[in-house]
Amino acid sequence: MAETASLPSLIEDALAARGASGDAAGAEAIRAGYAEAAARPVTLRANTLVATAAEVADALARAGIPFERAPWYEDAFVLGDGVRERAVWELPIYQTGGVYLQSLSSMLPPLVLAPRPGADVLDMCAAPGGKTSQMAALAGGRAHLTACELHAPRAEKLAYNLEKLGARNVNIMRVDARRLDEFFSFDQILLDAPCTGTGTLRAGDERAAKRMTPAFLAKVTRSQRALLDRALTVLKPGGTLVYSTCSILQQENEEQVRAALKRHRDCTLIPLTDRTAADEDDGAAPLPPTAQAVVDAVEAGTIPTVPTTLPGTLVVAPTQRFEGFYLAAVRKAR
Ligand SMILES: C[S@@+](CC[C@H](N)C(=O)[O-])C[C@H]1O[C@@H](n2cnc3c(N)ncnc32)[C@H](O)[C@@H]1O
Repeated sequence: MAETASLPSLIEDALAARGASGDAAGAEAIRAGYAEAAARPVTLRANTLVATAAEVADALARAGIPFERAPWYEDAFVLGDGVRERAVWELPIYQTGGVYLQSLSSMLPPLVLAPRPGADVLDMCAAPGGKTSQMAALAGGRAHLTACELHAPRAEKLAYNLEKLGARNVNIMRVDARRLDEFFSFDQILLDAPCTGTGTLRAGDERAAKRMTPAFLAKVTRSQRALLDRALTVLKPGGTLVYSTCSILQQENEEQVRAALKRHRDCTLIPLTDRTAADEDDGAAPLPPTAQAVVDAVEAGTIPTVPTTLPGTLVVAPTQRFEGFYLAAVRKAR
């Protein structure tokens, strides 16, 4: 976005509120990030259900496509400036499902949830399936995955992608996850909620900017609340939930999680920042290695964040490489 381009008023209001609450630096960082987003590089994930990261690196090198690896996730690749998605579409390793085009930020929730082999795992809002397939890969294809999607055409795309990516044994349900039968229960849940998408805004995308209205925000926040309630209901005692959005608005993020924790007193945050303090706390178990790698990268500044009003949760700042994103992890008492 050119420095002079205006942001939707929802985002401007959020930046003004951030500045007024004493985080002028965060507001400026976010504004600068939107300006850089136009030059965001193509990023992809090696889909280890089909190909190893080494095979993907080899295929890119042989095609003369420059790339970098993300230090916090060996399967994440950042392609060189000016490389288009089209160059990836032409690679046999893409056509056979060894590669999935995915933003860096959207790789974070599955890493934080870290699905375990043998666990009952729910992806509540799953299409087009990037995170479902990543979770299948992280569990070595051995998690019992259920993937819900409300909209029929998107559920078809989800089924197509999971087949192509070799994520078999996923139970795809075309349902409104707000009404998921309470008969179900899960050890681990990803709620990658429908949202305004304010974190993903890019220069010149006037259609996306126009959608970001107060009425749309009101609609998605109602849905997020209901989805969170159902998720925390079908979460097994001792289970974990990761809530994520590709938005930077507090109404969709910190406020949703804070309110949900008030309604579900048996649930508490798993802190993703300030882990030293958390480790001293009796109840805090060590994070799984993929989640710890995310936390370490946040602390190192490799994953860019701005202050959150709900300590322990992460607001990923939009930058040239990253979309604006939000992540919170919750545990239900045993
Ligand atoms: C942010 S997108 C999910 C992206 C997906 N997790 C991925 O990584 O590919 C949210 C999805 O939730 C779906 N959705 C919205 N409301 C839903 C509901 N009540 N139940 C199930 N799915 C819903 C939308 O159609 C959309 O496909």
